[in-house]
Amino acid sequence: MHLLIPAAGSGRRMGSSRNKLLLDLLGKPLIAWTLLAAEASPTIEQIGIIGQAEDWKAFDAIATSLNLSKPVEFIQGGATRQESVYNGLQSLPRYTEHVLIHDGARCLATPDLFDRCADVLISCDGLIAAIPVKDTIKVVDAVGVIQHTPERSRLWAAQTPQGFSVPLLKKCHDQGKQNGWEVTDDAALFEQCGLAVHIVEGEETNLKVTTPVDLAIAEFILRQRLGS
Ligand SMILES: Nc1ccn([C@@H]2O[C@H](COP(=O)(O)OP(=O)(O)OP(=O)(O)O)[C@@H](O)[C@H]2O)c(=O)n1
Ligand SMILES: C[C@](O)(CO)[C@H](O)COP(=O)(O)O
Repeated sequence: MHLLIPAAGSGRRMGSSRNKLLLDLLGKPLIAWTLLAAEASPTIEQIGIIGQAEDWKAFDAIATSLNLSKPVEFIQGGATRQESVYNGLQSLPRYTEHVLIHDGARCLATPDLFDRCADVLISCDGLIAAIPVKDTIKVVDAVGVIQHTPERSRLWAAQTPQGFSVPLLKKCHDQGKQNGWEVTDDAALFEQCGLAVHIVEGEETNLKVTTPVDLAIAEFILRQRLGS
């Protein structure tokens, strides 16, 4: 199974002056933890890191220092996550059937989650890891007044990995480009094209490191995991 790792962001919400995936998390750059999980997942065979050219040298040094046994390729990132994944899809070998896409910023995903997603992808065209929402969610209008409260039992928080049939996802990305759709994940393109996306139970600890608080929580989770 091919794994594409979008890693070309800027870390604006982290308030970081450089790509947040290069920030230190318990003695390693954040993206190193993502790569170690991919390395430990028996179903992942090839890894594509989608990054900005200015970060390639640093990513290459990290991948080398981890002694990864799996081939790693670097792919030029785009201005948005959507563009970065588009570029990643173009880089896949011609007849690749399925792909898993996993945010570099979700550095606590376990190898087991990759494997469970890869297993389910054998029998469907689209899936995402997701967890049931714990909060009560409000839909609010432009002036801050609540419009309605969706039924929580039907709400799931999207995570990655997200997995797809490559030919279908490429078509959805093309359609998204043509129609100017702007989305924050690949499942949204699949949905807008009327294709089914299945849920795979994700992990509460599989947070996306977005803000400084997330970084502190990630460190806490990792310490617990490593017993340090
Ligand atoms: N042009 C972009 C933007 C984001 N990403 C990647 O998509 C994932 C999720 O994005 P996010 O957490 O929003 O990362 P940033 O864009 O770095 O953060 P921010 O939005 O706060 O700037 C990250 O692994 C990020 O590197 C990407 O590959 N290409
Ligand atoms: C793909 C994603 O991680 C699912 O939660 C998310 O949509 C990425 O986009 P964001 O804008 O960085 O939240």
